[in-house]
Amino acid sequence: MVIGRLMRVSLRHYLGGGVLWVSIFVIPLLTGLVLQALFDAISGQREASLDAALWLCAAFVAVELLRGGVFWLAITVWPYWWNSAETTLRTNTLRSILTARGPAASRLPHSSGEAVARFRDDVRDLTMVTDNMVDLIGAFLFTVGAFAIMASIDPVITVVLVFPLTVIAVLNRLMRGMVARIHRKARQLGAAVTSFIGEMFAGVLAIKTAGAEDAVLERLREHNRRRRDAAVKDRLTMDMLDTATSATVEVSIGLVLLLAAPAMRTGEFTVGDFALFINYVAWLTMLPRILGRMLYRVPQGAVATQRLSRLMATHEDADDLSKRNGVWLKEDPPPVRTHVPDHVDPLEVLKTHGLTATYDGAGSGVHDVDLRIERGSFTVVTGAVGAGKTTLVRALLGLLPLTAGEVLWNGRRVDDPGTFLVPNRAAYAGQVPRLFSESLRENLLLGWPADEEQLAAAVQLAALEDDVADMPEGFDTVVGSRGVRLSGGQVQRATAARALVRAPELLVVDDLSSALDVQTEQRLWDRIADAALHGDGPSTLLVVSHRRAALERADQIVVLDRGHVAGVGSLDELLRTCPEMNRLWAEELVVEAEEL
Ligand SMILES: Nc1ncnc2c1ncn2[C@@H]1O[C@H](COP(=O)(O)OP(=O)(O)OP(=O)(O)O)[C@@H](O)[C@H]1O
Repeated sequence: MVIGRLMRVSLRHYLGGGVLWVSIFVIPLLTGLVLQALFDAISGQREASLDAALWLCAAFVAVELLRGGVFWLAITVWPYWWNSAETTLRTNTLRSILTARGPAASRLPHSSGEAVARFRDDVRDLTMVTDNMVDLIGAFLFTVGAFAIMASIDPVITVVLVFPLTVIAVLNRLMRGMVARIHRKARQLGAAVTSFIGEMFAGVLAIKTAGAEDAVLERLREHNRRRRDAAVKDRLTMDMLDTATSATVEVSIGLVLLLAAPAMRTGEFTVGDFALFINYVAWLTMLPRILGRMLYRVPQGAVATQRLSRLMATHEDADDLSKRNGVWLKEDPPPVRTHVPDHVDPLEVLKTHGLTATYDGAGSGVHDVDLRIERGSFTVVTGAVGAGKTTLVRALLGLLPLTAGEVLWNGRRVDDPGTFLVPNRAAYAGQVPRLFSESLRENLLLGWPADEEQLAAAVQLAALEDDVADMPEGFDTVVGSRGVRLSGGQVQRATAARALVRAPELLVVDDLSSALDVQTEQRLWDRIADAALHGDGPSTLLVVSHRRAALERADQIVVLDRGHVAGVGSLDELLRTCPEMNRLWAEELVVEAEEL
């Protein structure tokens, strides 16, 4: 099914290239016939003049040139189909990850190495099966043609030749499973080395500060040793299989010689016939080899389809994986334009009922949370370390799957918060910010259509304007891993600015305390509150914080304790009624006094 659709992503090129590849497999039939005539002419077994022999030589060269020409054409046409197929698979997977309903993060594998491997290796495996179908057809046609020609010359020798070819097929069948296992292992261990090197580069500072250079290098050597052993084993098995196949070809040639000798003496089997048989025998090993390859490629393709489909939205399947989506191989694709969505249902009140989100069925997470966030209000979620604050806001925004409960926007149930609570309804500045190796402007906008004035206003609200002024090229400074390194605080304020430039109705900010000192945080909330008052900023705020600057300003505070709501109310109310709030408040007073 997937294979059929994959052929059709660029059917013209698949059919065109396919015919060319099949021709490359079939043309050797002609070579054999020319060789037969040529050797018969040379050995005098056929009446022929010198001219005729020369013409046959020329024909031989012409056939080989034809094959070379067809090969050149095939390798020119085929990449159009191959790249269209790979691109289609990758873009469909990406599209699904980025736009599907439900939290995408829960579908992604934990290690980025694994995700990259799926995009690279699984896509390749699936394309390869479709590619190999053409080889199979070519090898099959050649085999049928060759057997027909050989049987017309000598049926007995032809039938005997089936035996060594069957040996090759059986050998391939028996060994392919093992070869595939060894190959997979080598690939996994190769990926482990790449992944380890990636982590090592990312954690250079941590390694140095822990004095772990030698230990890390030793671990890398260990990974490398395992990869090398597996790679050697992989190469060796492949070579063994090839050697066995070549040996079978030699045996076949011997068999032809043995059986043809008596007939050659009587002239029934000519030197030309012998040349034809020898020429075909080498090519005949293709079919059992390709069949053997297909026998493990097809299940591998099925596994690849499953693994890629698992990355996609739950309602999508293999059909969506190979759906045609427009591939631009020659010209640039049309520019992508992000439109500011025109939502017709402005926020009045956002509620949750019995919101529960737990991790892998474990007890940790948040349980049974009822929230009511009015338009224009400032809500603070607070609690001890690990109380579930981040889990609560992420579950509310649909970034984590809900175990139970519901989210209501203006009283209407939100089916999929992950695709509903997005800019410009809501924007989120997370606790673990991510910057790309691009200019600061591109990092803040990420394609959002805002003008310079809106950008400057967002930066001002996020208290980042002085930092931008100090950067060598202002907004055009390249930041992130390949650019100017920003401080942790700058990165978090940049993330807040990214959320603010989207002019959301609801701004959700997860704990800025590590990014801002007490006074700067105070200034930031002052600015945002002022902007809200004048209609220049988000009207409604949901903030994770334990800082006084936020708690004192809050219209309501939600206190979490080990995943459960311990109290909801204003600071004064909670200080009167909620022991957990009292404990947190007392701790915060001490911490801030020390900081000041
Ligand atoms: N991906 C995860 N898998 C399993 N458990 C998790 C995961 N993320 C968080 N937890 C657990 O869920 C609980 C709540 O974590 P959460 O990050 O929501 O707490 P928090 O209040 O935001 O903490 P902090 O103040 O440190 O940010 C913790 O016990 C944590 O160990």
